[in-house]
Amino acid sequence: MKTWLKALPKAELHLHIEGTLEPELMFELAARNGVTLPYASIDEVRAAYEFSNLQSFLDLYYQGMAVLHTEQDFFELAMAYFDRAHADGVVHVELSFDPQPHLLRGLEPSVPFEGLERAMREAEQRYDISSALIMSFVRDRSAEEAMTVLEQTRAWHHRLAAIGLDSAELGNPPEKFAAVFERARELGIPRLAHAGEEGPATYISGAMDALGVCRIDHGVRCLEDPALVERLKSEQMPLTVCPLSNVYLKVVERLENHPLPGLLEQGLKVTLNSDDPAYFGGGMLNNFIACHDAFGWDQATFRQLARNALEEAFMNDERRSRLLSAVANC
Ligand code: HPA
Ligand SMILES: [Zn+2]
Repeated sequence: MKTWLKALPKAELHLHIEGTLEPELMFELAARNGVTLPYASIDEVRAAYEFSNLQSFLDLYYQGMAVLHTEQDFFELAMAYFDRAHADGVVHVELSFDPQPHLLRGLEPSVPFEGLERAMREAEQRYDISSALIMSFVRDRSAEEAMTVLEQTRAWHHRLAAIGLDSAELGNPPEKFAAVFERARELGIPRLAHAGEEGPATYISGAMDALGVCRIDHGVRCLEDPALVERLKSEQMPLTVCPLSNVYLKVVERLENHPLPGLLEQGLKVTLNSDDPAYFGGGMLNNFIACHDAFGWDQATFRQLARNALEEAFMNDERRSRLLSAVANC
């Protein structure tokens, strides 16, 4: 089954590129850029990856990404991820990045954009991996700052597949960003948001109503509201679920208790993703294998999950139909 899961053409729709930073590269970039890390060794960094909730992870995540200073750093970060994604049998990636922490550190917007885009072109040539870029706003910072960043990055909007909304969910409901997302809608940019990871089911309906999202990142708490489940089902709203992330951040105690089987039984449009693979126990293949081990799903279920992701991906239709055929024949 593991060999088959690896061969299954997989599209990853929920991935934070800063969350792919492995401790080895973190140390290398820290040395190159003269950044002092509060760890003596790579093992010490790994030992610190013990999270009690989303915030305890975010503290390390923002600290880690501070080693990224140049276009070349972003290029190397993304290429290291693409190397691993290719080895996992990933054929398409929608990578999100958080511009705010980088801009606040004094980087120009061109630094992440150009570095990531060079890696995306290289991955296409080297591995035939297609990709799309998502710019995510940090929801525990102000909506005014998000609006400023949206305007400040106008020169790159044509290269964005979508904007997103991430970081600390509780206390930062989607409605806080209604004006920013309305502006993105006027500019013709598709919208996504994290909702219902730690936050309640009302944040999921809020993201749909106030932000006009075409996809919900996580969404696992929707089962708390049967009317919302009906709505998600009738609209076939995609949920980009991240099983190992939910275990590492204590959204669920163990994968065996995860609501995934229930989400599928309800007929919801679920996809599997890795979220922050350097922090949460590995990439796409590890997530697929863990679900196989926890739920005993058969090939037909995994084919359905792979098909869901391809159907919802920002991808040209010719490639989509070719990859859908490859899934059917896998
Ligand atoms: O899992 C996450 N949740 C919210 N924000 C994030 N930013 C990076 N990873 C995450
Ligand atoms: Zn996420």
